[in-house]
Amino acid sequence: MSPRSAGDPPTGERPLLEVRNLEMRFGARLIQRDVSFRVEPGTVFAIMGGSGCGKSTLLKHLIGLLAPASGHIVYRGQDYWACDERGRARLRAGFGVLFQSAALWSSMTLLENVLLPLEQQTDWPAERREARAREVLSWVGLEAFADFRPADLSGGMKKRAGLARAIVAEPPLLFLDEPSAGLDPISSRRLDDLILDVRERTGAAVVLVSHELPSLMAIADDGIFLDADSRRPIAHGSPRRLRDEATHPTVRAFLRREEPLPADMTLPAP
Ligand SMILES: Nc1ncnc2c1ncn2[C@@H]1O[C@H](COP(=O)(O)OP(=O)(O)OP(=O)(O)O)[C@@H](O)[C@H]1O
Repeated sequence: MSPRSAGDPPTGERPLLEVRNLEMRFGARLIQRDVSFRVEPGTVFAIMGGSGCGKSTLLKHLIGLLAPASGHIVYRGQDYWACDERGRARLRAGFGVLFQSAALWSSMTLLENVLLPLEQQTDWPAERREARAREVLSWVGLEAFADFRPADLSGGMKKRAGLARAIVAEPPLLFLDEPSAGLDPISSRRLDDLILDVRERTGAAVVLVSHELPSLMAIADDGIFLDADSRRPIAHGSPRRLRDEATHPTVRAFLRREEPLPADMTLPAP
C-alpha cells in the first residue's frame, strides 16, 4: 500500500483514528480541551507542543491508559470508551506502542521480547513466530543481537528493539513516545528512516510525540500543536507547513526556533 501524505485529497475511507472534542483532566486540573483530529491510514501524525502542554497525557488517552473527562476517541468507527472491556482489549491489540524507555523486559533476550506480541496475539506455530521475530529484528538491523539482553545494548539499539516489538504483529496503528529522545543525531536519523521504512512495509499509521525538529520535519505528514497556556490546540497541519505558514507566535517559536513575541505585540493578519 502506498502511504498518503497530508496534501492528498481525502480518500473517503473511515479514518483509523478520530478524536472528537477530547477534554483531558487530572482531577479538577484541566490539561487540554477541544482536541479534535483524524489520523488516516499510512500517515505519520505528530503531537507537538512545549514541555508540560499535555503531549504524553494525550498519547496515554489514545492508547487507553487514561479515560477522557469528555469527548470521544474512535478507532475505525468504534468509540473506545463506549466498548466493554473485551471490545477495548480487541482494539488495543491493533496498537503497537514504543514507550520512551523502550520498556523491554530486562530478563529476556531481544528475540524473546519481540516474540511476546506474537505469543499473545497469534496461534502461529513456534517456528513461524520465531521466523517472523527474526525477520523484524533484521529490519531494524539487530539480527545479530537476537540473543542479547537489553542491558547489553546501546540506547539507540534498545529503541530499535522496542520498535521491532511494537511492529512485529503488524498493528495498523503505531504509537511512539519521543522515539529519538536521548539519541545522537545519527542514531536519531537512522530511527526516522526506520519509522518511514516500517510505514512503507506495513502500511501502518504512526502517531508520535516528538520535540525533535529535524525528525518532525522529516517524517510527519500531519499533526496538532497543543498550547500549555490556553490549554487548547492552537494549530493543525504538517510540521513543515506550520513552520512555513503558522502565524501563532508560540508555534513559530517552537518550529522556527524564533523568540516568542512580547505579549503586547499583535501580529499582522495572515
Ligand atoms: N498522573 C498525573 N497526575 C497529575 N498531573 C499530571 C500527571 N501526569 C502529568 N501531569 C501533569 O499534566 C501536565 C501535562 O503533562 P505531560 O507529561 O502530558 O506533558 P508533555 O507535553 O508530555 O511534557 P514534556 O514535553 O515535558 O514531556 C503537566 O503539567 C504534568 O505535571
